[in-house]
Formats: sequence, C-alpha cells, structure tokens
Amino acid sequence: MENISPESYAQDPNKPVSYPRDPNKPWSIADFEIGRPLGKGKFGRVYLAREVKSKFVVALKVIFKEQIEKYKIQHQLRREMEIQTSLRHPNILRLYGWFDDDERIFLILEYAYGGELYGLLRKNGHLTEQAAATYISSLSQALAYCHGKCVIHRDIKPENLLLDHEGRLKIADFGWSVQSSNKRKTMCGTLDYLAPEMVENKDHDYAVDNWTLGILCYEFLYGNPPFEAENQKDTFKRIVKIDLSFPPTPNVSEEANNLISQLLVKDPSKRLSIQKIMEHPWIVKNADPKGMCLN
Ligand SMILES: CCc1cccc(CC)c1NC(=O)n1cc2c(c1)/C(=N\C(=O)c1ccc(N3CCN(C)CC3)cc1)N=N2
Repeated sequence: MENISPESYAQDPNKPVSYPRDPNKPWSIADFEIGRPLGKGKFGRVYLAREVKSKFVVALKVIFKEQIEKYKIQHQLRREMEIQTSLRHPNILRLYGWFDDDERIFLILEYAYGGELYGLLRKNGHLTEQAAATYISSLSQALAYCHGKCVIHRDIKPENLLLDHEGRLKIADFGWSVQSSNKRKTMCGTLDYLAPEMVENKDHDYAVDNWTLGILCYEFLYGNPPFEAENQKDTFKRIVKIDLSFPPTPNVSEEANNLISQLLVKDPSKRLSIQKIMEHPWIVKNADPKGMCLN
C-alpha cells in the first residue's frame, strides 16, 4: 500500500469511519491493510495502514505484550490510551481506538503525513522564526487544552512532535503524561527537556510543560537544546543553574530570546503562563494563525 493517494490526506481526522459499524464488534487486524513501517520506538513499531472498508488511512502502532510485561509499562500504556483517546484537539494526534490479539496490542492512531518535526529540524539545522513561532503557538494551544483537562504531558520533545500534510503540528506519544492529581516522582524523558523541579525530583505540576516550551523554542531557533552538554551530569548542572546563553545568531530576534528567558525560569510560579506566551509580541508577530507551516 505504498503510494497512498494525496487526497486521502485530506481525510478528516475527526471522521475516521463513514459507514455504520457494530460498536460491539471490536476491531481486528483483518480490518486493515498494512503498509510500510513508519517508525519504531522502544516498545513497538508504527505502520502505515488503511481500514479496508472505509479506505481511511491510519498509523497502526503495534506493541508486543511480552515487551509490556518485560518493561512493566501496563499502567503507562493504559494511561496513555485513556488520555489520548479522551483528547480532541487539532494539535494532538488522535487515538481512534485499539484492539489486541494473543501477542500484540494495536493502537489505531491518526496518520501524520509529514513525519517527525525532528526530521525537519535535523534537515534544516534550525527553523525560521515564523515556523518556530507557529509551532510554539500550536503547542501552547494544545497544552492549554491539556491543562484544562488536568493533563500534564511531561515529555514534549521534537521526537514526539509530528506534522500533518499541511505542516500542522501534532503532539504524539502521551506515554509519560499524567492526570495532574497524582504527581509522580519517577524520572521521565531525556534530561535535556526536564525542568529543574523534575531533575531535582520535587513535586511538579503543569509549569513543567511551560519550561519545555522554552527549551523547544530555543532548539527550534538555535538547532540544539540550551543546556546540552557532554554528559547527563553536566546537563543536570546546567539546568539547575539555568546556565542559559544566546549565541549571536542572524535571523533570531531579541523578542525570541526575551520569550525564552521568561520561560526558562527556575521558580515554576514565575514562568510565563500559556496565555501570556500566546500574547507575546514575538508569537503575535511571527506565528501563522492557522498553525500551518509549509516550509
Ligand atoms: C513507534 C514509533 C513511535 C515511537 C515513539 C513515539 C512516537 C510518537 C512520535 C512514535 N511514532 C508514532 O507513534 N507515530 C504515530 C503516527 C506516526 C508516528 C505517523 N507518521 C510517521 O511516523 C511518518 C514518518 C515519516 C514520514 N515521512 C513521509 C515524508 N517524508 C519526506 C519523510 C518521511 C511520514 C510519516 N503518523 N502517526
């Protein structure tokens, strides 16, 4: 199923199936034609797939049950599925449903044609201020929506950000997200993106996602995360010290650095709120209101 017709990308991610389906009949692998592998993570692989009857294109994430047992991620996976199924936002990848067989669990995910934002960042080295501001604005809107539903993502990094066929950002992989009631203390995500209160294993709340927006904005514009170091220990030290510097870079404005400096603040209560991010002059001036960014 290699060359899927481009018009199928125009499929509406919120209307996955257009024919009446027996809600009690669970999906099975027989309902899908499997295409090329799209990517692989620690716990599974993702394949391009198409639902046979409706021809609706999806991404099918396959996770082996023995891996779930081996890494003891039952709770994390269940939380990811409950959270991502319940979220409906243009910048959050849809989880339409799931099914399983003896060995595997299958997640039926929205297909993001553009692939990982990470790929774009690596290819171009850095993003334009327009692209960076558009993605930070989209992320802010998605996070405002999540925080409104008491969900903290906690693991926003370029590898978990996908692009659809119109260059619209989609947050994927809610594997580390939590309902904010139970503030977990487990370390999660690579250190580069962790806020001080997380690396210092303190209680953390929504403001960790605001911190991460600062990290991402810096990385989008400068091509690497701000506290990158030779090893985790040094990254750790740089984060807790807020050892932040802006190399003089053409095409990166002072307003961008101003926004980043108001997010990478040690005291979580002093970080710019999501609302204030969306009203920041650099965002207002550079972000595409439709959230689309065809580089
Ligand atoms: C198992 C894989 C995995 C592990 C961990 C976290 C995540 C979330 C990102 C994932 N991926 C995941 O869940 N994914 C859910 C997905 C998904 C991944 C996806 N698309 C792609 O991965 C993709 C990759 C390259 C692509 N290209 C076409 C255009 N070319 C110019 C470049 C290549 C086009 C699409 N759509 N829904």
